[in-house]
Amino acid sequence: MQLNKIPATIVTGFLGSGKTTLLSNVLKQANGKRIAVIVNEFGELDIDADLLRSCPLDCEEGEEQVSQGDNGIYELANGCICCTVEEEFLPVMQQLVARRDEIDHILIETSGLALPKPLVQAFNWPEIKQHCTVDAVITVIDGPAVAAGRFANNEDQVQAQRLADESLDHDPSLQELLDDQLSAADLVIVSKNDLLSDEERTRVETVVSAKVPESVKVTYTRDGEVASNMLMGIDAAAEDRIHDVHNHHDHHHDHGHHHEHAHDHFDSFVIKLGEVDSDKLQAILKDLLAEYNIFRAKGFAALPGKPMRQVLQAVGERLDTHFDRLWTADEVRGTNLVFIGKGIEKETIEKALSAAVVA
Ligand SMILES: Nc1nc2c(ncn2[C@@H]2O[C@H](COP(=O)(O)OP(=O)(O)OP(=O)(O)O)[C@@H](O)[C@H]2O)c(=O)[nH]1
Repeated sequence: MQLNKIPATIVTGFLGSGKTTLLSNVLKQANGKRIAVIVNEFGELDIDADLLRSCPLDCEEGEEQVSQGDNGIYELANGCICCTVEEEFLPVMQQLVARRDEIDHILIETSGLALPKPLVQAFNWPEIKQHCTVDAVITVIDGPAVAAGRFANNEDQVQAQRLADESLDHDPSLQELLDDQLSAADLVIVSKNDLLSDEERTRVETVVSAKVPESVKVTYTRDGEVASNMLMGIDAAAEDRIHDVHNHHDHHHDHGHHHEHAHDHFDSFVIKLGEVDSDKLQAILKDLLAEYNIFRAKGFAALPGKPMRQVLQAVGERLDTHFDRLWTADEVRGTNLVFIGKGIEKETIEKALSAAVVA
């Protein structure tokens, strides 16, 4: 029976850790493998699905897999996947199962605040179990963020964090989230290897090895570059062991009352602006990232006279920008940014950013 099951890879990891980057690389290497993608985002904009669809500038001619995935990309936009398993995830899985002959593999990107366990458990529901298996849970962790102690669980790291980033207080809910995402891992990917010094890499190794069994492979990547056969075909059947995985958040589920999730503690909103001055916008954004507890900001900017749209990606205090594609004729040129953080207010952020709008 196992032979005919569709393998599904669950990619989990905190906000901005590099899940979308990883997926986009896997899709580029699809090589005829028919991959259906399920994307779940925290925040009201479907930025990830959009990025996965658009072919990057350096994309070679004939590299059609990503755009082919167009019809293969399913967005679960109505809340965090671990809470909406039944309403959102199950119906999509049923659609995929019905198209089973057209699908070789399913990739699931969970929201950065999602717990993987409830999702893996869903694969034990008879309707899903019959047709699908969890090939592996892949946990992506942000190398520099972990090295800086952002998910600290001991004094040393709290100290390291203070040195590295004064604006972020030690946050136990982030540590629990990292623990829970790592405890379900069949493979750990440490992203942003290019930004890690040897010393930081050692620090990350210490944190990870304390949280995952030795049998779990840990690999370091840059820009999501990893051979897709390392990610797919692991055949872990994670759903068979998920009951033994213990999580910080289990308590709340098992007792049936008050479901407390990481995302209950976060603020998220979307800012919509017209065309903006790129330099001004970036300068203001950097100030905001330094001043407020913003974990993640991302979206697209429309710049006057520029036929291409600009992608803005902020993780912690780091801001990356690039142009990804032309604005299409049927799109309204505008700037849309989603913010996720703690104790942040839409009005404040909006007011600050509006100074970058070009009249
Ligand atoms: N320098 C560097 N940047 C990276 C690497 N991987 C990802 N990034 C950048 O980190 C930012 C976040 O990457 P994403 O792939 O969007 O992260 P994500 O996990 O999908 O984020 P969420 O959607 O918030 O959950 C982007 O600006 C990426 O370009 C890496 O290996 N090195």
